Amino acid sequence: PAMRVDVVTIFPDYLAPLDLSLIGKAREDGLLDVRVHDLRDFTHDRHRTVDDTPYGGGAGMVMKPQPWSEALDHVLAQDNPSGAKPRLVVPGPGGQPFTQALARELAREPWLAFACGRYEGIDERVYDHAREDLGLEVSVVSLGDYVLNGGEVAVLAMVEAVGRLVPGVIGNAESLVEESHEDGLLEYPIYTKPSSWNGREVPPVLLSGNHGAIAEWRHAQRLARTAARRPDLLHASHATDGRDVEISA
Ligand SMILES: NC(=O)c1ccno1
Repeated sequence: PAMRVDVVTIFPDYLAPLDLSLIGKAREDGLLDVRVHDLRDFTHDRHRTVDDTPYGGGAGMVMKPQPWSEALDHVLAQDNPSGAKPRLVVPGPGGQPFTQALARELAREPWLAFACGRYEGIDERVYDHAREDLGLEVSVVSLGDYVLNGGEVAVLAMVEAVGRLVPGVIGNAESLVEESHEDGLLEYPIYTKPSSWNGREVPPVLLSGNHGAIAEWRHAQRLARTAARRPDLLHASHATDGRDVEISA
């Protein structure tokens, strides 16, 4: 069965890229069932109001709870005779880090729902309502320590990172293996034809046909790159053999 992905947003057009390329093909192939909902469809006033001023003062506006409550009810009711529950993911800078491990975890879920906040965020009672009244698991998830104007860009990134892990979405499962962060090391440098370009040569070991030496060289490059760019990812388990390795910046 397809993984179902619902997205609630006040900017549905922002999610249009999900119709393109891999994710678009996965939708055609019935591997992903992506539905985008406009939060304003769940308002009832002439101005289709979704926000208001914050209690306690402060700058900016807060997303009102009622439209979100009705939008979530609609998502849960749509094509869901069994009354199954989606896992609700709310992108936000105050969330847990989005990592490849979390992407793998989310890729195992049969149904994900994403709530795109805008303005200063969503009234906190929506989270409580979702957890306590709707019985949903709610995860606030951050792409990184920076602030976007809303959750839509984060949802595009998360749906791509998760969607590509769904079996069948990526044709060649091989390409999912030696990727950065799959086993905690960054990827090795890669090259293609011509072997000599602009006075620059492809490392000879890669042309040697000696697969053992090639694998060793690649692992050494991954260790060195990780040490240089992401020392925070290096663990004792990545024992190096102490030889220095020349790496590109
Ligand atoms: N850092 C984030 O993931 C984010 C989402 C919305 N605003 O910031």
